[in-house]
Amino acid sequence: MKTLKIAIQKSGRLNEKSVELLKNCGLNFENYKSSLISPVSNFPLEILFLRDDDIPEYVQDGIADLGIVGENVIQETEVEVSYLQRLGFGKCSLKIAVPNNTNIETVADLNGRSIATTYPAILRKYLDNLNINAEIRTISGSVEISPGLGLSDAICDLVSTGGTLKSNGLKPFADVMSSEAVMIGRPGSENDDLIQELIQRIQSVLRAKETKYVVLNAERANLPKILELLPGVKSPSVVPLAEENWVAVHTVIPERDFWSRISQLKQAGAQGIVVMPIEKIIL
Ligand SMILES: Nc1ncnc2c1ncn2[C@@H]1O[C@H](COP(=O)(O)OP(=O)(O)OP(=O)(O)O)[C@@H](O)[C@H]1O
Ligand SMILES: O=P(O)(O)OC[C@H]1O[C@H](OP(=O)(O)OP(=O)(O)O)[C@H](O)[C@@H]1O
Ligand SMILES: [Mg+2]
Repeated sequence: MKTLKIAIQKSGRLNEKSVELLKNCGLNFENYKSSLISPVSNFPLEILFLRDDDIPEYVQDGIADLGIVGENVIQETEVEVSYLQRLGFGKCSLKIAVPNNTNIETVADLNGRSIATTYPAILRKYLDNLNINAEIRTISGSVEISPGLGLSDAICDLVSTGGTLKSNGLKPFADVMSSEAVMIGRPGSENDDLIQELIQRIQSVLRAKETKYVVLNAERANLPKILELLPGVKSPSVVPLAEENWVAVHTVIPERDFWSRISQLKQAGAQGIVVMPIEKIIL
C-alpha cells in the first residue's frame, strides 16, 4: 500500500494547531523532536516537519503529497498547488503599515518611497496593480523595526492583534491580503482515495468545532416555540421525561450564534440546559 507524506511546520505559529488537527483526525504520531519525519502508526501517512517557506514547493514538486501552510506563503512562493481545505487557524492579514508621525496619507503617497518586507512578490503585484512605483527592500524578519532605523518609509508584514505594530510606533495603512492556514496538494490530488479519506476526517473535525451539542428540558406546551428557534437542524430528538408533559430536546447549535440562541431558548421556556463539545460530525 502506498504511503502519503504531509508537510507541516516544524516549529512556529502553525505547528501546534497542525499537530492538534491531525491528532484529532485519529492519527497516532510523535510531534517533532529531533527526527524530521514521523510515521503515523494507524494510517499510511508520514509527517514531514519543515520550515514553512519550503512547504509549497515540496508539494508542487511531489516531495510531499500534502502540506499545511499559510496562504501568504503559498502566494509568495508563486507555486501551482490546489487548496484542498481551509483550516480556520493561523488567521492574519498582510498589511502595509507606516510610522504614526508619517506624511504618507494616501496609497499614491507611496510613490518613490521604500517599503521593507519579507513578502516581496506579493507586495510587487499589489503595487503594480495600483501603478505605484515604490522601492521594495526585502529583509528576512523583524520588519517592524526598519522605519525606526531609517531603513524604509513603510513596511509590509503580517498583522493579527496589531500589538507588534503598536509597540514599534507604526499604524496599519493598507490591506494587501488576508490569510489562514490551508491544506494544499498537487492539482487533481483531491481525487486520490487516501487523500479524500483524510479530507473527510479533517472536515468532520472542523464541523464539530463549529457546533455544540445541547440538551434541554421543556414543558411539552413550549415545544413548538423552542423548535422554531432551531431552524438549521433537520430533526432535533424529542424524548419524553418521567415527569408528565415534560420533554428533553437534543440538538446541535452553531458556535457563532451560541449565546444569543441560548438566551432565546431560555425565554421560550427551556430549562436545565446542558452544553457539550462535539468531537466529530460525520455526514
Ligand atoms: N501574528 C500572527 N497571527 C496569526 N497567524 C500568523 C501570525 N503571524 C504569522 N501567522 C501565520 O503563521 C505562519 C507561520 O508564522 P511563523 O511566524 O511561525 O513563520 P516563520 O517564522 O516564517 O516560521 P519558519 O521557521 O517555519 O520559517 C505565517 O506564514 C502566517 O500564515
Ligand atoms: O499583530 P500581532 O499579533 O502583533 O502579530 C504580528 C507579528 O506576528 C508575526 O511574527 P511572529 O511573532 O510570528 O514572529 P517571527 O517574526 O519570528 O515570525 C508577524 O511577522 C508580526 O511580527
Ligand atoms: Mg518561514
